[in-house]
Amino acid sequence: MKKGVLLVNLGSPDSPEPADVKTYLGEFLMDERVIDVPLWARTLLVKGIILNTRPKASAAAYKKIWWDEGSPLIVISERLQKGIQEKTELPIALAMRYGSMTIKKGLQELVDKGVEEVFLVPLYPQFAMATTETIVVLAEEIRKEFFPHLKITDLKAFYNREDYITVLSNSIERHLKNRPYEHLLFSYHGVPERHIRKRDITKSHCKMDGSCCITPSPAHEFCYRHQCLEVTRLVAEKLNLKPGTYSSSFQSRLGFDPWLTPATDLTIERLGKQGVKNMAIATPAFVSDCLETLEEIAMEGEEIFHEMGGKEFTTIPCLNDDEEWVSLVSDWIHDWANSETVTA
Ligand SMILES: C=CC1=C(C)c2cc3[nH]c(cc4nc(cc5[nH]c(cc1n2)c(C)c5CCC(=O)O)C(CCC(=O)O)=C4C)c(C)c3C=C
Ligand SMILES: [Fe+2]
Ligand SMILES: [Fe+2]
Repeated sequence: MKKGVLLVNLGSPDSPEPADVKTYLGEFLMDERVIDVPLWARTLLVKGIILNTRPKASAAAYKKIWWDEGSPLIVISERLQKGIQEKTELPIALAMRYGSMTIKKGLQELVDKGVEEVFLVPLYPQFAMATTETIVVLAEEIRKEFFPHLKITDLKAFYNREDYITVLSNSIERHLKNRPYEHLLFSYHGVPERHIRKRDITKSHCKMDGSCCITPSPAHEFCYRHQCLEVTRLVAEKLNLKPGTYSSSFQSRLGFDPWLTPATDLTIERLGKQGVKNMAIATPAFVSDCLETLEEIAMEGEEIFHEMGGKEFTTIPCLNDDEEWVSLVSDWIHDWANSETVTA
């Protein structure tokens, strides 16, 4: 059977204009795995409130980070795709969960090349309803409806794989070389606390008090919070970071429900107030730089830090098209292709 790969990232609006941002946010926020309330409440919240207020401000933010070639997240994902394609004969397609580069188009592209077995690669290190799950579920719905003959295997969250932690640690270390810092903050995209409890397969593990995520549990296979904290722990171990010189936080809170804490903006503020002069920040929930890293962290975060008296604020780029990262994803693809051949 001919094999191929579909890389899937989050997506971006077609342009940073309010109308395109509105269309994109409409699709994104109407996803029941992103805003997980009943349809009537989601419609009221998204179409009645958010889409009437947010697109203008979001468009202004997108304009600040937009590149001549397009959305950074898309351009960077395309570079990753190209880098991987140079290392393999298998067709590598790229799709986005939201926006015009749909998963259906990506699967069609592979099918047009004769592919019958697809390795689906959600470009997220950690599992969440709003990341891996929504991609895998939609891909399966599309497969059933349009490509019933296709076989799809998905790459699981890779947050604790030794090879991934090595590549991430090397990248962080490289960017911090000759840049002394007092505190390294690992900032992850936040989710509402409710999302974590909903995916607690034991129904009793998740306490949300900070203790559960360090107690081994089968619940951690689907615990976004555990998986984020584990990335910090493993990188800190690899880089020999001293306790007290690093911490984790969660960014991009939306709405009034309780989200994961501590919040990144408040953490940056606290560090500045405590007299930290040089800080660095890594964002390992994202594999590609995007609005949330280039604007919210590198611009807004830096501004908060300076207002609090901080001086050097180093934003560490995401893995993007880092050579070691491209090689690592290519290796995972080869492992999949070869193991399937062996068991077939
Ligand atoms: C890294 C994983 C992500 C999770 C988990 C996630 C959850 C989540 N996001 C929102 C709302 C918004 N997110 C927005 C942008 C955005 N989110 C992610 C990733 C995750 N989101 C990325 C990579 C981006 C950037 C996209 C880009 O084009 O660069 C936005 C739009 C921007 C804005 O208006 O601020 C919103 C809104 C919710 C509600 C949520 C809940 C689980
Ligand atoms: Fe988001
Ligand atoms: Fe937990």
